[in-house]
Amino acid sequence: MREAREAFRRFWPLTRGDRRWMLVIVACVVVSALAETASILLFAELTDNALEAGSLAAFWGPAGAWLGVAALGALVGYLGNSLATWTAERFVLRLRANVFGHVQDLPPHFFQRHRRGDLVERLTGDVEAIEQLVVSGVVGTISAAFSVVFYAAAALWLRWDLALATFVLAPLFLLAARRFSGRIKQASQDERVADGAITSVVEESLGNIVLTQAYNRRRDEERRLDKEARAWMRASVRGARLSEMYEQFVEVVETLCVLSVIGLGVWEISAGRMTLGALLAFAAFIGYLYPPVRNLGQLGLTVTAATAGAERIAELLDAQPSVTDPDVPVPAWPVRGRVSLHGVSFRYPDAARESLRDVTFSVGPGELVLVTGASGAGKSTLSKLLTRFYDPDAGVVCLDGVPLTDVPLEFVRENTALLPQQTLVLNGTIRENIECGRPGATDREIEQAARSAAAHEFIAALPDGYDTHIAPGTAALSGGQLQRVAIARAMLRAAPVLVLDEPTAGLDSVAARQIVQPLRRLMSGRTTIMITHDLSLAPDADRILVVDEGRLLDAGTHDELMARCEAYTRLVEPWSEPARKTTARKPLTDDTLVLRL
Ligand SMILES: Nc1ncnc2c1ncn2[C@@H]1O[C@H](COP(=O)(O)OP(=O)(O)OP(=O)(O)O)[C@@H](O)[C@H]1O
Repeated sequence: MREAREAFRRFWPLTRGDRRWMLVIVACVVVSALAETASILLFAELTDNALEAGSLAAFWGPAGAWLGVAALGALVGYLGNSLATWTAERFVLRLRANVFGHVQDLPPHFFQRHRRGDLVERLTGDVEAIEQLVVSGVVGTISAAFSVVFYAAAALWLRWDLALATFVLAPLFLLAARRFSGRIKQASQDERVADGAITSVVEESLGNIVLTQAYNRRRDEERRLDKEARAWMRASVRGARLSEMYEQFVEVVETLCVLSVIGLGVWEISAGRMTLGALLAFAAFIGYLYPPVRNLGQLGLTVTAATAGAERIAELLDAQPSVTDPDVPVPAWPVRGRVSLHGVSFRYPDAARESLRDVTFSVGPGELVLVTGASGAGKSTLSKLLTRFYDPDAGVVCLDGVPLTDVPLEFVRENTALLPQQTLVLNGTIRENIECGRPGATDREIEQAARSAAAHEFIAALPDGYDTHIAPGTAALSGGQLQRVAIARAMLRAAPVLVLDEPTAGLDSVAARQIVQPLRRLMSGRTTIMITHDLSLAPDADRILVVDEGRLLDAGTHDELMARCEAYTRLVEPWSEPARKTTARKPLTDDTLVLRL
């Protein structure tokens, strides 16, 4: 119960704005319970005065009142239930937006360490479970408590001695709920984890369908799903069995209560101390009393199950973004594009060693700098620091001499366009995919960007042109075409600094050739830091940085490095033979560049 209290305290603030509606719902429930109490008393009156006496004259008055009370109860019940659903859904809406917003700010390593399916499950199933803890839980508890008080008071008022005799059994419900709650929570937790695992397996499997089919992995994937599905089935059946056991136990206790009431009633009537109407009303109150008592017990179980979901959401909310905006940011200025790093060291959270160590360099406005090095040297890590996905542990990264930590994150991202290794596609039209570079851009500007990116021709040739719908993983465009859409997006962004992470990786020579010219247009006039293994652009670069095991080994022009840096000559080797031949004969063209690829 301590966990439930903690979870409740954590999520209760999100009901702000809806609490008055929760009060209205409780008021509706109270009026409903009052209407129900009144109808039972009217029923007793009808039994004793109209039914037993066989008097029609005594019928009309209580019958009319009963009808009025029933109509009021129906209206209030409708209002209360509609309002309860609305309030509950609003809470879910708010909580999901809150958690989703938080998750969007989390650093890349968080997503590498959590399976996507599990995150999806947390943002869907678990979010809804918390609603049962906070909104339905509170409303349900207050309503049930009010109902118990009303019906118990009415039963006591009718016959306090009989009522007390039947109340003796009530603690049995609570005792049973207590006994079952721990095991139900465990089952519910296992079910949620298995739910997440199933979503993960399905998602990973569909995302990897080519690998699955090409390597005949179908049976392995099916086995993987089967394993998780069985875990889910076990947890689900265990949970359902426990709930059912509880339900049936409660049924038996209830029957015991009803029989006690009837037995006591028969005794009282035979002794002439009670009328039949009073006994029926009394039995009805006891009958009405048990569902809310049972609900209170059931609510305990629902709350414990919801706590399992709440703990999983709390874990998400406790994960911290790796970067935050400064309290007092430096005001925005027209960025020229000087990028500099001073003594930068960085270690990924929980990593054994540093991925960058004491790196210092500076890139002037409009310069093209290539960053190269062996696999795992720290090149992509550098791009993550330049675009402020992480802050360095030591040293500083500056834009126009101002530390990135002193400006709002949005300002950094507005002025630094990233063209990552994998082409990022949004679910939307090609137009929307390009426009996201600068929201609000006109159709003319979008087309202009596409022309500069050499994408206009193939887009215009599509049946729906710029309105062609594309989505991550399902786009009917080639890798090179998608890369050109991404270049058009970066063109539109018009950021003074450009960070390219292996822009030709994964493309064949023809596709790579098609993006060389657009890339050149994109880079012209912008500070460009290109991370690449492909050194065909090396002679064009103003400077090349050679990174090795997180350190900046050397920096210079292609010719300087060829003359003095052995590591660089080794990196250039794969390209050098055709390169020497072609540059000796004619100046660099797009085609020669790609031949060297
Ligand atoms: N999320 C992470 N957590 C821990 N270590 C990481 C993480 N990402 C990268 N690393 C480590 O940091 C080092 C540098 O990685 P990085 O991705 O920057 O290399 P790279 O030079 O870009 O390699 P490649 O050319 O293969 O893409 C590697 O040793 C890698 O194992």
